[in-house]
Amino acid sequence: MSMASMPASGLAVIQASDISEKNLSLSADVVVVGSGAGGAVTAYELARRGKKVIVLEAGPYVPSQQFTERFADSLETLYQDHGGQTNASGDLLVLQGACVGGSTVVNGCVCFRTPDFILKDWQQRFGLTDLTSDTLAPYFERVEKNLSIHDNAEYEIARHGQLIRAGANKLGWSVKPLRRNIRQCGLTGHCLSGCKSERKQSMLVTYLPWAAAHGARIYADTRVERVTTEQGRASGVQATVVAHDGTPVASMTVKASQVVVAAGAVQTPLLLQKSQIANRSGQVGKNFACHPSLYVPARYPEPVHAWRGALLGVYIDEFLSPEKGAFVIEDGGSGPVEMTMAAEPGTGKPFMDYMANAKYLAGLVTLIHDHNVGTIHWDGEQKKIDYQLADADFPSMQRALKAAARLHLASGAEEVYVPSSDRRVIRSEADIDPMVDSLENLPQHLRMVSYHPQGSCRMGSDPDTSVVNDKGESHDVPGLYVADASLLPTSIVVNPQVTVYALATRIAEHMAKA
Ligand SMILES: Cc1cc2nc3c(=O)[nH]c(=O)nc-3n(C[C@H](O)[C@H](O)[C@H](O)COP(=O)(O)OP(=O)(O)OC[C@H]3O[C@@H](n4cnc5c(N)ncnc54)[C@H](O)[C@@H]3O)c2cc1C
Repeated sequence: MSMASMPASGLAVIQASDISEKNLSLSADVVVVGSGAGGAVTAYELARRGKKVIVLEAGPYVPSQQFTERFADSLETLYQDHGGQTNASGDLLVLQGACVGGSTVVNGCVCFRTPDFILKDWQQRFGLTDLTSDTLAPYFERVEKNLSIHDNAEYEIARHGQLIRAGANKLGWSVKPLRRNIRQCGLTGHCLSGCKSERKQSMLVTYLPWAAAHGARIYADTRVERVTTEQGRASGVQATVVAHDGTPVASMTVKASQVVVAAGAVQTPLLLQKSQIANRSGQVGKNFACHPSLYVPARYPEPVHAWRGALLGVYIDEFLSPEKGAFVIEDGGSGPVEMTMAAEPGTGKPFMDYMANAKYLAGLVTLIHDHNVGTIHWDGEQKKIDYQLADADFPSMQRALKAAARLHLASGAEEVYVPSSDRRVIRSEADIDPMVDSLENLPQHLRMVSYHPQGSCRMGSDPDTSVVNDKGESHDVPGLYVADASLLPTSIVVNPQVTVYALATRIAEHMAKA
């Protein structure tokens, strides 16, 4: 094997093209599966404490210079299943990054601490009494500092955000600038295609290079197939290195007494199921939630140019608390491709009319506190995401949709497009209730996107009802840790990356002492 030499710029990553041997046998103190939010943070926090760390990432290494700022291309190169991952009934697109840096490379940069009411619920229902706003504060502070997380300055609030803020003020709804992990935002709006100028503080340009500087070795194109155990303890992983044309290049075995699975909330349970471990509770792959979100576009009388300026500017926290509905609305910039994915523009003339208005469109993103009703499992050799919006969550979806429509109208919109399979256009306050109340919770009726898969290996204090403890360690297999979004026992309403970073920081701290 020719080890990748330190490149002139970018990250030292060993890729399939660097490997000439058929069988690789490696060893480390810790092997980390996945290089996204959870994996990268764990890798750095352990490497800086002197641990020998190997990170294995199934996706490719795409240096920032190669990002195209064309969303359709980015879906192809940076996303899981080339952007085509859906639930079993095909009405929910489940977006995840699948590249070195994981979803953090393609995410929208929005940062929230875990809401206090969520942590209180976890304390009461899952025995996670050590996870309070106070005890987690040092971890939040650490990642906020490391990732330059700050309130959007005025120049980071694009035209669409300004319109929405004015509408919220008119309605008397609480509206705030979003917080983002970005330095000197270039206002290109291409966050979901990766940040070419490396201003987004994704794992690709922060924790991964920092981990590498502390000696961590990062392998791209390397899919972990199985976690291995010896005498009941985690002992390493087996993986396959796959070339970009899909040809297997090498088998890899890594021996390590600590294994961190951070492959994201879809792949982590699949890997544990394939390995047939850590499932005494029967909960691996269960309790999947995903913040099924709607992108609600509306047409304004003046040009908005929703693709100009920072992607996300402000949010409405009026309804965040459970008593008020537990949902949030964020103003979302959008390029032409996202606009076609969002609402039902029809085909032929209706499509042309809709897109001819593109510069007049602005969008809102709704996030709800969905119940953990999904299951991730293997169907033969195929993964299956069984997730239907629960009837119990449908009213929440309707409330969020109504609020988004009301907000658009208050902000001056002339037409609000309901993202449903039959074309519904709201033109006045009087249209809102009848149009939204007559929606039904049927498969294929709403166009939903999940940016936030969560909860498929939930943590808790009870080994009978949870997969790992509050330190991410498996109740069944010592030395096996989960450190990604699959830990979250419930959905958290707000965007989850900071929760994952903070939990991973805490898990690494405990691992270093174990
Ligand atoms: C388009 C988009 C926008 C988003 N916007 C925001 C936002 O604005 N704010 C926010 O807070 N959150 C946002 N998120 C969500 C956030 O990025 C995720 O919650 C977070 O990154 C989850 O971290 P993770 O470690 O669980 O998984 P990921 O970051 O997804 O990392 C998992 C990694 O594991 C790799 N992997 C999978 N299987 C294997 C295997 N078998 N072997 C080796 N590697 C494997 C994957 O390829 C992937 O790179 C967004 C997500 C997307 C997709």
